[in-house]
Amino acid sequence: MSQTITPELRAWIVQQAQAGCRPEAVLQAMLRAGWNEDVALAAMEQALQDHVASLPAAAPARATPRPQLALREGAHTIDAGDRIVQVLTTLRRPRLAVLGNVLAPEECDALMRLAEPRLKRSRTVQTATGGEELNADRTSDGMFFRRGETPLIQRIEARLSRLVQWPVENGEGLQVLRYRPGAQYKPHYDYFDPRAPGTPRITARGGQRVATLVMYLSEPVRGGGTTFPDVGLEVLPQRGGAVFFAYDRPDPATLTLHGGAPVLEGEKWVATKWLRETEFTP
Ligand SMILES: O=C(O)CCC(=O)C(=O)O
Ligand SMILES: [Fe+2]
Repeated sequence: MSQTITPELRAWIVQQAQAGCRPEAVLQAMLRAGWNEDVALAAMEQALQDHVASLPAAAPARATPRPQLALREGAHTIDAGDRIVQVLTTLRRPRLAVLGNVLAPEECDALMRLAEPRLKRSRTVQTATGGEELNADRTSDGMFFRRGETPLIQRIEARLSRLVQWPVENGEGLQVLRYRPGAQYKPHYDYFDPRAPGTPRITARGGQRVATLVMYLSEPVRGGGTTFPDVGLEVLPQRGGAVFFAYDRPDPATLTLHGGAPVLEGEKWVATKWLRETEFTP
């Protein structure tokens, strides 16, 4: 008997596949119905290939959204809701911007005053263990506010959310750091090392860090810049200003290695906002 592959047979094969039948099961059913194995296989291949070709093309892959300055083309300022933020410098690699007027002087003072009684020698999240440990590379004193802890914090968080177009819920609580003379934060990445054993425990809440905003609350007399060694950049602290940088993946290729250079004279205070991929629940 000559066995021709009819449109009905092709439709039946596609139906079986759509119903979740495995190819081997479809082939077995065709063999039982008297089809020759070569013809059955050719029919399946042809039917399924034609079917796939007839499907609408997959939507083009869209880049995962990431925190990004709400900067209209050519604009020098960003309306962050309750404040006009100045954009002083931008860089493409690393993806970075130096900003002015993020915080009012009174807000800087209030943050330092609220933070001071709670400062402790800084701890760093340890990806080796997923816990927090004292770190010789980081000799500042620090503390964390809870997200939305006070009306002032709420106001600042809402502003930052508009500034970088990222939900308040995806932010960690604001961290305040004080560097006295000699204190520094050696160059590091803010994302969690994907190969470290403790990282899954850390990223279980909120995913990876994807961007950082370091706001300067006070200017040291000398030293204390934020350095980006990969590109030889040093951002000098300006009270109320900030440096924003984003990393779309946890990879040194983002060129986001950075550190707080040693303070030589005076005190440097910063407030850091780390942004996560998804909602962060402490
Ligand atoms: O103090 C600085 O300039 C940098 C702070 C920093 O890297 C951080 O808080 O992650
Ligand atoms: Fe950092």
